This record gives sequence, structure tokens and C-alpha cells, in this order.
Amino acid sequence: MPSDVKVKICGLTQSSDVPAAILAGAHYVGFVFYPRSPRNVTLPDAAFMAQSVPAGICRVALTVDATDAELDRLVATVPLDMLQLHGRESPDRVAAIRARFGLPVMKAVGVADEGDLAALSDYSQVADQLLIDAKPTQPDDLPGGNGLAFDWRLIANRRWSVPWMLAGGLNARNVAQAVRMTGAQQVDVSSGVESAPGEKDGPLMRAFVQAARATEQAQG
Ligand SMILES: O=C(O)c1ccccc1N[C@@H]1O[C@H](COP(=O)(O)O)[C@@H](O)[C@H]1O
Repeated sequence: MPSDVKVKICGLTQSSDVPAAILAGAHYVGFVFYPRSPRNVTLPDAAFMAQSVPAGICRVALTVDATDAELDRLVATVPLDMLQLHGRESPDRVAAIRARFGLPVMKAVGVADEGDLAALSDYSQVADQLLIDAKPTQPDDLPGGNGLAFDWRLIANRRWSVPWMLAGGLNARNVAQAVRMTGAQQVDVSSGVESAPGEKDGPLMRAFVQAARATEQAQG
């Protein structure tokens, strides 16, 4: 029987990506507001795409160390259900953003070794969700969206007090193993479902969701 793993497809750039992601079975769709990213979208384009998302699908805005003024403009322009903070926002900053905008906040935390796990406990006190991603390895890397996986054994059998999502280098070939090893009930993918940076691919999205759900989970 398929598992009920929820999938977020991040980095939609074209209006046709929205129905394609939803048809594939995504529960979350993500829009990137970070000019260095090949998936960066303008506020008007994102507003157009977000308006076409049916009720029940969570519209997530990904930002990186955005200022209050930038977030004010974003929230005023784009209909959203969640903010994903993918920069170096401190726990206090996460709490302040959550209070100011009244939207659920998902904090991304980069993991490379055991030493990074304490941050997950810290952020679970202030965020509504955690997103556990690989830590960038090169100085010029983006903060995420690099197709880079981390050692999933680091988080096997660990749990946090808020829902969490596994990310980083996932694709249709490895997502079932990642879910089995970590017990993730939610997964996030960006570059693993693209035909080129910033270009989402319908068959790859469908294959990813099917593979994520074709997992027998030992634990939740
Ligand atoms: O996707 C991006 O371009 C991006 C830019 C800046 C920060 C985060 C970004 N994406 C997020 O990174 C992870 C993993 O992506 P991938 O599947 O390894 O390509 C995912 O959470 C995206 O939401």
C-alpha cells in the first residue's frame, strides 16, 4: 500500500508548472524569491501562479535573509500559506517573522555532521516546521537547491516537536531509500525534478511523487 508521504515541489517558475506539480501529486508548491537562484521569480509572476493553486495545496514562499520590507512586499503581493526561511535567520528572527506576518514558518537547517543537529532542536522551539537540508559545501553554492544530499544516517530515528521535511539532493531514484532511512513523512525536491536549472519536468515530478509514496514506512 502506498505511504502517505507528503511532497513539496519547490522552485516553480512557469505558470504551467503549477498544474503539472499538482497533477503529479504535490501537497506543497514552492516559489523562490532569491535573485541568485535560477528559480527566482518576480512578485507579479509568483502572484499569478499562486492564485491558480487550488485550496488544500500549501503555497510556500522561500526567502533567504529577507528584510521586513522585502517580506512586507512579498506578503502583500502574493497569496501565501507558509514562509520558508532558507538563510541564516536566528531563532529570534524566526520568531519575529512568525509574529509579524501571522503565517506558518518553516525554517531550513543545513546538516553536514552531528554538530549541526542542535540547531534543529533550537529552531523547533520557534518554527512551525523544520526543513532539513544538506549544508552547502562550496563558498559560491546557493543556500539550497544544489542537488546535494547529506548523510541520512545522521537523522535516522531522531524526532522533533514540530513536523519536519527532508530535503537535499532527492530524486525519483533515491527518495524511497531516504524516506526509509529517516522516517520522513514529508519530502522536498527542487533540482531533482528538473530537465535544466529552473525548468521543472512533468514526468520527473510524477516519478518523484510515486517513488516517495511507494515506501513502506517502519515509523512515523
Ligand atoms: O531552489 C533554489 O534555488 C534554492 C535557492 C536558495 C535556497 C534554497 C533553494 N532551494 C531549496 O533547497 C532544497 C534542496 O534543493 P534540491 O532538491 O537539492 O535541489 C529544497 O528545500 C529547496 O526548497
